[in-house]
Amino acid sequence: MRLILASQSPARLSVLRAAGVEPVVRVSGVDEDALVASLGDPTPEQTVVALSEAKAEAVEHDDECVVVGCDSMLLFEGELLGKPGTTEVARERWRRIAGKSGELITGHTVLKVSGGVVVDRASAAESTTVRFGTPSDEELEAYLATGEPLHVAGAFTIDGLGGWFIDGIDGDHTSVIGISLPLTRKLLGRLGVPVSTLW
Ligand SMILES: Nc1nc2c(ncn2[C@H]2C[C@H](O)[C@@H](COP(=O)(O)OP(=O)(O)OP(=O)(O)O)O2)c(=O)[nH]1
Repeated sequence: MRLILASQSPARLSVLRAAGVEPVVRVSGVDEDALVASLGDPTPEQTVVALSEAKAEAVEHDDECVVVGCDSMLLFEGELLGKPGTTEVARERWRRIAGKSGELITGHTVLKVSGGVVVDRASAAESTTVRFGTPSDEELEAYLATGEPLHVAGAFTIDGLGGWFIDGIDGDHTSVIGISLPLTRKLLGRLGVPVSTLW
């Protein structure tokens, strides 16, 4: 069964490849800010699930395939945080999170396509507690200078340079990276697609 990954994320691609899947990558280009603004007053989980649904729906589907869309954000002190985008925002973000914990929430949507139409779908969010370390000012500036924290949800990675500053997690690490393998397996199972048909 062909899997279409509706994401430009190199992290999601690498998680799937390490798990034996060579997805077809199609970038959705969804305007995430506009979609979130249209949602009214959603919960954090509803927000990331809605974004994952929009991404999966937006990409071109093959006649017979499954499509996976994801969206990750950091829930910290009641605020849902995405990618910082700038060094200043990433620095401020780290000044807030250092030494504390947050929830990295990833929304997942899987579509089953047959005969060129979506015949079934399943969505869910996965939440993982992330315990942040306390980088020194010198370490933080050096990390910011790499650019990595600017382009990832929550301004950190657990499998990259950010790993030095993550004291631990409680939950699924693949979900933090960007796509939960166990949750995706369960969603595919609901659609009657064993993961073993993907590799
Ligand atoms: N390698 C790595 N990447 C992470 C980690 N935490 C978050 N990220 C990345 C995964 C996603 O690429 C990004 C979250 O942003 P989004 O969910 O909006 O996805 P993105 O805009 O990258 O691509 P997409 O919207 O799916 O086309 O942050 C981590 O611990 N490790």
